[in-house]
Amino acid sequence: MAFSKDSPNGTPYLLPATAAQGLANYPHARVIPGSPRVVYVSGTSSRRGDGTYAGCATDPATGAHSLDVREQTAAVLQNIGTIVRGATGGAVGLEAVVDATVFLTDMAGDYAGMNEEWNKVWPDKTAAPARTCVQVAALPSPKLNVEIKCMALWPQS
Ligand SMILES: CC(=[NH2+])C(=O)[O-]
Repeated sequence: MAFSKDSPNGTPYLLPATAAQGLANYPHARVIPGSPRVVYVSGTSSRRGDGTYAGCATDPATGAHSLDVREQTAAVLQNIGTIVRGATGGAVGLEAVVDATVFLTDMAGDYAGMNEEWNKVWPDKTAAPARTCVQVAALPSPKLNVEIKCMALWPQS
């Protein structure tokens, strides 16, 4: 997954065709070249490239969605890892994330489950990104209960 080098504002962007596409005109990530390379990752969800959502089961009779924050968080973090690897030519992934903002639609119901998945990726808080977690009234789809935006650094020699 290569990133574009020809952005009009001079900051390359990552827009992989096989990943879930943005819902408006924004890339998956924007990259500040140099050392360290700085990767700004757009708010990322569990939406897959085919438009389906990890961690969402829809009742065909009622249309009601059943959301699993653990499955969604695991998928979000996996998607972010893919984006960071794409933006750094595979050099670094989730371990390079230094700052993250977590958006939950139900802090009371989902904070503990989200933390469980987060802590699987970062079992050591000394290696984990700085993090902020907030509750939001809604995310772009009712099939989502968590979205994460973040920034990663890749110190190139
Ligand atoms: C989904 C998302 N990142 C946005 O800004 O709509």
